[in-house]
Amino acid sequence: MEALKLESVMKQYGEKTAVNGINLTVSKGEIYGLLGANGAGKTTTMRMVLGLIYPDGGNILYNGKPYNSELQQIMGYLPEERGLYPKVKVSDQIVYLARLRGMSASDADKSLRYWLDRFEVPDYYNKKIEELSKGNQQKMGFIAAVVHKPQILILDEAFSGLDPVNVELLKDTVKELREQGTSILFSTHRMEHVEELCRNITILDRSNTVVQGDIRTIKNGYPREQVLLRTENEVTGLESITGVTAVQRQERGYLLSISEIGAAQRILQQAMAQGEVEHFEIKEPTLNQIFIRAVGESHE
Ligand SMILES: Nc1ncnc2c1ncn2[C@@H]1O[C@H](COP(=O)(O)OP(=O)(O)OP(=O)(O)O)[C@@H](O)[C@H]1O
Repeated sequence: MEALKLESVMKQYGEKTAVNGINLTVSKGEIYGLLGANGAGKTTTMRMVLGLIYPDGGNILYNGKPYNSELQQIMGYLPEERGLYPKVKVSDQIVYLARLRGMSASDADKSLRYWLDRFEVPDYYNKKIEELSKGNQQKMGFIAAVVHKPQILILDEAFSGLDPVNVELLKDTVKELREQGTSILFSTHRMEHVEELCRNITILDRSNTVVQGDIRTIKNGYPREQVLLRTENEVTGLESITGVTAVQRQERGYLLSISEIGAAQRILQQAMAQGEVEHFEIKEPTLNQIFIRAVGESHE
């Protein structure tokens, strides 16, 4: 089922096109990665989905229907910049936001307490936002986005400013929400988070879609250009194998760049002729490499 569908959505700021005809579909219970260089149009896209700004063209459909103000109750948003008031108590602020989104005061309070316990910070209930560290403010922003149990959740750089333990905690939470059927539009510059969480992605560059689809298929469309060879012994002559363009010595072996896939077998043969090979792998491109290549190429 399509929880969220964008069809040729456009946004102009004067002469400047911020989003140029984006199409994408987020299914129920899916985390969808919206990626792009700075200024590519991610936040603008998210703000249009939230109904905070209006598209200049195209359609946005929520469970198959166009926007109406009641949708605010089923949407949650963690903005990139902190959205909470520094001087207001966590409980007052988050309960208020949940009530705006249609929850009763007692349900809102119960939900807030659940999340504070979940994040092991029940004592933040009575704290002002400004009394918390940057990372903990981010966690309170996350709670504000999910307290009312939204069906559609928009996360803009949700893990920024968090230490590795808290990143894991929030990642697990996001996965749980997906399992419960929440549809999540997820923006980040951290490609390893995308690899772990998302099945489908769109990469934007200067308002245009430059890569789109499921990560597996996207990766299969790129050539495999690196070979990892683990061996205890020295292997000579790797540089002169046809198709090998670079050889990097590593702690326990070599990382080789190749210009054609046939070079991989020649590397393996060469290594095995000289000793034992512990591990041999033709590496698929990382999302980071794909991102850099896609965004880089579209700048040329
Ligand atoms: N209110 C506005 N008025 C004029 N131009 C704007 C406005 N908001 C965004 N833009 C422009 O639209 C383009 C897209 O911006 P947007 O904030 O959506 O990018 P982004 O992909 O979220 O970037 P980042 O990764 O840096 O957060 C940028 O060129 C930006 O300068």
